[in-house]
Amino acid sequence: MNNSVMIQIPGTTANCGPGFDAIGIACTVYNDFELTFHDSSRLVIEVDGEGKETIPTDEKNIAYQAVLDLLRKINHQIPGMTIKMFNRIPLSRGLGSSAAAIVAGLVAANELTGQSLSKQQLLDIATSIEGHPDNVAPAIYGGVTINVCRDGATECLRIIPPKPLLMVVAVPDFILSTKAARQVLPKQVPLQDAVFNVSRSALLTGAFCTGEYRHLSAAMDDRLHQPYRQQLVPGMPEVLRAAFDAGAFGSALSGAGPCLIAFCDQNADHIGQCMVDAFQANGITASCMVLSIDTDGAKRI
Ligand SMILES: Nc1ncnc2c1ncn2[C@@H]1O[C@H](COP(=O)(O)OP(=O)(O)OP(=O)(O)O)[C@@H](O)[C@H]1O
Ligand SMILES: N[C@@H](CCO)C(=O)O
Repeated sequence: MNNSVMIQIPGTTANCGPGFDAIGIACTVYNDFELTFHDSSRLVIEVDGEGKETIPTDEKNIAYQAVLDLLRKINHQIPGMTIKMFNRIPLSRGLGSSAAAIVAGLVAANELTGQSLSKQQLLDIATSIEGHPDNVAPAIYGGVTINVCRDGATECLRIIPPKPLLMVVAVPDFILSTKAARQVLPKQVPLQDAVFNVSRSALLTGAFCTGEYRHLSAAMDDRLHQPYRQQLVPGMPEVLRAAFDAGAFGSALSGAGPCLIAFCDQNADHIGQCMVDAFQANGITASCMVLSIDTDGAKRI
């Protein structure tokens, strides 16, 4: 049994507008995660990069918790361990940092214990920890994933779009926890809003499958979560509009926010600058990342 493993895990953008808790995409921004089992009973966690000042380095760390969950699942003894992480995925911004941490812990522990669990089993465990599948599924499989929870398991269809797609992410300089962004959502929605999202989600999936990205303008519209979350992200309508005016196919809140994401196939830097400027005009400092679709998901490096 090897006692050390290094995993690379992608960030993810969930929802893409209408696909609330169902659609997610793996993005080309990565965390590195090293797990070492050793004979002593000590736990050592070292964090570098994003979250260096805030991520817990004790038993409360969610990546460590995921390692424990996997070891218990396969009835493996709990050894002492050292976790070293280098994070590039911004924290609490809507790019799946918590999903990346959970998937990193599960995949690393599975690798170190003989890969006894399949990706499907890892997905089911990750979904139960995260509470929804739309970030953990693309973090595991890569690509665009359509995810359905059914009878305690997560069914995942992975799509690799036939034409290149760029994702321009405007990253504002404030954090918003997923928990807080879910608390503003209503428990019930009008039937016409549900119908609105069903049609857009179907169109979105079709656009990804065919590469007919001109449909993304309509397909990224949403009535289930964005109208309620808009109050939490100053300038959100203006930034989304700025992306569209600069030539993006469509734009949306990334995950639970506060990042805003635009899809395009050219002029990404210009679109990003227009989004950053629109945030600035609303009193928010932001930076921009231009990403594409990661097709591998979490993997050993
Ligand atoms: N590498 C990490 N190791 C341990 N914990 C982490 C790590 N990255 C993030 N976390 C935990 O996850 C929390 C952020 O999760 P949250 O769901 O609020 O946001 P997110 O996953 O970045 O965004 P979203 O779910 O909208 O994509 C952090 O406050 C931290 O506690
Ligand atoms: N679907 C989730 C993604 C963020 O984790 C949400 O919007 O709350």
